[in-house]
Amino acid sequence: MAVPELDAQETEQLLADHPDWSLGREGKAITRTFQFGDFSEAWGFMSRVALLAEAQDHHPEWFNVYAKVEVTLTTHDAGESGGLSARDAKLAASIDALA
Ligand SMILES: C[C@H](O)[C@H](O)[C@H]1CNC2=NC(N)=NC(=O)C2=N1
Repeated sequence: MAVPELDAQETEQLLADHPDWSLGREGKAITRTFQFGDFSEAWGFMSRVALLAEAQDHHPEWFNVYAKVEVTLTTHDAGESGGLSARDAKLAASIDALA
């Protein structure tokens, strides 16, 4: 199902609102790296994000090594082959509120 992609101005606003996130994949994704004290804290964070993701029906791509979690947000159902949408902005805001 097609989800509208953010336009350039909306993408700028997203980055302004969430300065810890950076644009990647040629503007089709945003990424933020979280560093925790240990694996248990990192996993606790991932568990909380997983619940948010389920509630929003929007799921992160992520990479965890011990206490580090890299989160990438993109919308598979946006544009021709994925891109940023309001769903990413909403999940980024929820994750920022947790962190
Ligand atoms: C059917 C279901 O609503 C869709 O597949 C949802 C699930 N989670 C999703 N997560 C992400 N990141 N992008 C999507 O397009 C997406 N689509």
